[in-house]
Amino acid sequence: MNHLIEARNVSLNYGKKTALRDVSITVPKGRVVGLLGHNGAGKTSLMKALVGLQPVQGDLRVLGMAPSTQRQQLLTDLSYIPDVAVLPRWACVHELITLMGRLQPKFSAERARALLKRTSVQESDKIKRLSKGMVAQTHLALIAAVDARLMILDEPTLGLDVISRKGFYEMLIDEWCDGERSVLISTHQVEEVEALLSDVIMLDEGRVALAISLEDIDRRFVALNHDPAAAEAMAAAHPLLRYRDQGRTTSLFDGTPPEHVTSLGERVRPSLVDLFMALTRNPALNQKQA
Ligand SMILES: Nc1ncnc2c1ncn2[C@@H]1O[C@H](COP(=O)(O)OP(=O)(O)OP(=O)(O)O)[C@@H](O)[C@H]1O
Repeated sequence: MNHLIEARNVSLNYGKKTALRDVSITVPKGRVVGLLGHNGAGKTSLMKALVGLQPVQGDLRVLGMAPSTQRQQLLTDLSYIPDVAVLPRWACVHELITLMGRLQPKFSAERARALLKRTSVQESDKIKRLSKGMVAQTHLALIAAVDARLMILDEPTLGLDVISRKGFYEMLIDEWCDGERSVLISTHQVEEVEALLSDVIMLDEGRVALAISLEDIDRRFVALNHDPAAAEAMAAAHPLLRYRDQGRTTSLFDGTPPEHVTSLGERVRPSLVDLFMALTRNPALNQKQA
């Protein structure tokens, strides 16, 4: 098996509503993959399909297995945090450690305790008395204590403040990512996760708008920062997007523009946010324009 996730022409419908259309992606081992998309783009649907909670059309393999028919087997090697808080509010942290030990053969209670030491959560704490950030860290400590190969996180830091989000991602990267395991994270906080990611998948209305490594972004996309005087020549070369950046304009191209255009600007690194804006449609804006 070459890839931890392999999807070929995967589509998912809820009745007449199409949530995923012909999605083809691969995730090799040792990657930190961001799944980006506007509200309703299909991120949760894709993650549910990957963990076998939604049947799909097309060819989908996760850790070499078919998620919908081999779910139990798959879940011994795959960890998943869904987009809704699911830790039981009545339980104490140490009860959850015991429970996880019974449910998940690859769970290490010792490791969970070590991970919790990174946080301010005590084993005697009841979930209902923890802040949202502490619940998220507890959840991650429990999940990261499973010796799995793939972790799927659906908006894991939703509702957390910036310090809690930072703590969450630090624990994930320091304690779980080891160059062999991969993690797929959906988020709207594009700027914040950019430095963590090795790859990005952008969904737009159920379709893959871009699936690329961060290194390949630099190779493929060219952003030129230029004076207003160069605007006309830039526009004639059909950039994907033009945006204002520190008082100047940047034109973003898919591929290298012609030499006479390249020489009019200074090459800068396009941010993920810029690419995201260029390649995905914002439903709110579309409605306004319609
Ligand atoms: N159970 C469902 N029944 C019918 N339609 C659904 C269901 N779940 C999701 N959808 C629709 O499928 C599309 C994709 O939804 P999904 O939740 O996967 O998007 P998302 O990218 O995770 O959005 P968000 O960022 O808002 O969480 C949306 O149009 C949504 O309305």
